[in-house]
Amino acid sequence: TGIGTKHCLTDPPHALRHDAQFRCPPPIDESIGSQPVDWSPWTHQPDCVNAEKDPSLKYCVYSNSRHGDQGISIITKPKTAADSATMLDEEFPGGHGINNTTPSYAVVDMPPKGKGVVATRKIARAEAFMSDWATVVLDLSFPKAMQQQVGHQYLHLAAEQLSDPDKVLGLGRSSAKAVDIVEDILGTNSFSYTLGGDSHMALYPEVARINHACKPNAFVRFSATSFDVKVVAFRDIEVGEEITISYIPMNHPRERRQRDLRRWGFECKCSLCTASKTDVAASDYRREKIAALQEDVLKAIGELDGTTAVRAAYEILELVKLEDIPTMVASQYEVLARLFWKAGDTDTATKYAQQSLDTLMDMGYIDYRADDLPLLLKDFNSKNMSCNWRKLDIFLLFASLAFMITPSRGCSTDEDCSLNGICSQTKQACICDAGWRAEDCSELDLYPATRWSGYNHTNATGPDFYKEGAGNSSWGGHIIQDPSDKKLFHLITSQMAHGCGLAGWRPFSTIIRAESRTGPAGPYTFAQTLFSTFHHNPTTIYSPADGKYLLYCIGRDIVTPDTCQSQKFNNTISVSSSADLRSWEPLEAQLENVTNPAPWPLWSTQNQTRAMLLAVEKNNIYTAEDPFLWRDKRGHWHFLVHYLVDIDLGLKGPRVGAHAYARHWRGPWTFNNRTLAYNTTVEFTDGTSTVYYRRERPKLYFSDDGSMTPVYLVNGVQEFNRSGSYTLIQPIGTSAGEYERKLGFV
Ligand SMILES: C[S@@+](CC[C@H](N)C(=O)[O-])C[C@H]1O[C@@H](n2cnc3c(N)ncnc32)[C@H](O)[C@@H]1O
Repeated sequence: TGIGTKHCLTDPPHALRHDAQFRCPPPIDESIGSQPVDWSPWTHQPDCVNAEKDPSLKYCVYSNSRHGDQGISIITKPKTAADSATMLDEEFPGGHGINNTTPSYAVVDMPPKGKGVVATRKIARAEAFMSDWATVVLDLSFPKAMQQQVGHQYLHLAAEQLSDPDKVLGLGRSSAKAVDIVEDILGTNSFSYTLGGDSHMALYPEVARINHACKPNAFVRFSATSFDVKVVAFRDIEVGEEITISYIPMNHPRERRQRDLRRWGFECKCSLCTASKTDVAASDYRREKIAALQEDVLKAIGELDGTTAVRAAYEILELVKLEDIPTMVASQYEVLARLFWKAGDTDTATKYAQQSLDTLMDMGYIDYRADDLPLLLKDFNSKNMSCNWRKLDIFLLFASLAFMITPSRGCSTDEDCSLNGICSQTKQACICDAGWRAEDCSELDLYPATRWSGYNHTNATGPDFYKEGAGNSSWGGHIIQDPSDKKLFHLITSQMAHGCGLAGWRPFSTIIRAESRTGPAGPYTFAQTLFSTFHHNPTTIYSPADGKYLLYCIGRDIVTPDTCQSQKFNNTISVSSSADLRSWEPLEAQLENVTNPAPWPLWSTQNQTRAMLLAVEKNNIYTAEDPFLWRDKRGHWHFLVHYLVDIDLGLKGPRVGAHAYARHWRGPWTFNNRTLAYNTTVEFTDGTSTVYYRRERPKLYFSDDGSMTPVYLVNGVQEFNRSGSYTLIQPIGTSAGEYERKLGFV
């Protein structure tokens, strides 16, 4: 049984037209017969009413009180009822396969959500543990077509004709303003449902007790050929755990989800909606990105640009995996399969089609059927998505024209992946390390920053200020975790004294220490001046050989002028050390007439040397300044720099962040001027973004798990038409949220 043998809802697929014995029943209405045999398969005479505004439109109540556990009543048009009549004799394709020997769940009180469902035994991933039947089905055009009172009368008749009306009438309600109880119950508990091609709503009384979560542990598996559903576990569910499903599409950002859920009269407090600000922002960012990329795929298909479509589709696949939306993983494999099919690469298409099926089977979304793969591939050739394959809602309607996929630039060595990833020989594409993205892994995977995090004291005014308007300007800095208090973070940064702003950096810059107890991204507050005017450009690094922190900077002690002004003198790089970040040894001069020190220890477990590698800015070899140097987990070397192409072009920004890399610090170095590491646009978690006038002094904060994953990017930034500047900290990838969660900053 199943879709392969009977199908009245739409035209039968070509392959099935030989099924000549099968006929759909003719429409029946209130004018036909007076005995149950005349109304078969319905047990009650249809009660019909013409639509208020369009007398040619007729709706009837169709009931079969023997269907399922409590009967079914459908309010719909006679043609739709005729089409769906065969669904009454059908069972869930493949059967329910529900293990009823030990009950798997119970309905319990669950304040403040009303009732809810909990697991009473362990439920395995992909297990179907509940089955239910549609009990009231309502054509969505009915309420609009009817006078309210008449509409309510038919809703009550539908409920009364069930074998157990109380099972429906006792369900939860959510609207304080509801005029009618049945209408409120349907509004609170129904799923949207397509019957005969028209939008309906369907009520499943048992499933209706399951509450919502945005990252649910179960889903409802519908059948296209019967009124049954089953509820299947997305993952293992433990005894006592609440069983949840999602009432809304699972790929929307939080605000949209909250808005959609208000229809059910509650504010969602599930774990995804109440996660830390950074996690919510990261999740929203991925979801918005998925939506934007879906648009890109559609646009690229419209423009017959297969390369862009495939690239965007791959990116979506990575994002839905990261965001853990299993249904979308399956549909994304199918999207890729369809794209490759259109491009004539049937081998790759078949591989992805199989992966899509495997993912669906793995989740319990479909049962195994040997003819699935050929049916799905056949569906790829059809102009419209046909109904002969058991699919999810795929968001794409594919253009029927063939289009070409041009080979991507690909990679042949890890250098092609900027040494920030590896070149996969099978895929001939880069697999980027966490924190990096783009075809050549040279772009930081930046996530939205939080406004007023980092160190932003540009709104400060002090009695000692010579000038108002620039606040306590600062200019980039280093994040350091306190050695004895893991939840305390220090930022060692340059701060301009007396409110003199960035323009007065020389001679007003001081080196200060600020503290954050709210995580590495801050916000930081001033704690201590480490070196007074004039000291600038601190880079602070832990030296394992010394067992101390080393602070490299430029500057000299001067008498602070008493008006804001700019002064010029040669720079000297000096170094100081500290065990606790609070008390520092006097600075010792290292190098004359150079600036921007970038140290990194050459120490490793095999070679426990005290030697430091010190990069400086001297000749602008790469049209760049502000180097930040590091060695990665593979022992390769990298720089992040302020790319001066903007200044060369007589502009500030937007192309400000560049990356250079080498296998050995002696070189040869490759300066990547193709893909930017970052630019001057910063997205914020409040949904706004800022295009900065200047964004310089890059520094990275890395994970402490040995993987050298970049977790935060620190920059000195200045907005357009402002004399103040501040230190911006932007999270990178999912690692920032994970790092904060591990430390208990939720
Ligand atoms: C389909 S019913 C779920 C079962 C319902 N709790 C009951 O008592 O019958 C939907 C209603 O449950 C409540 N609900 C479901 N999920 C919830 C959640 N995540 N947070 C708060 N209330 C929720 C809301 O009142 C919503 O209108």
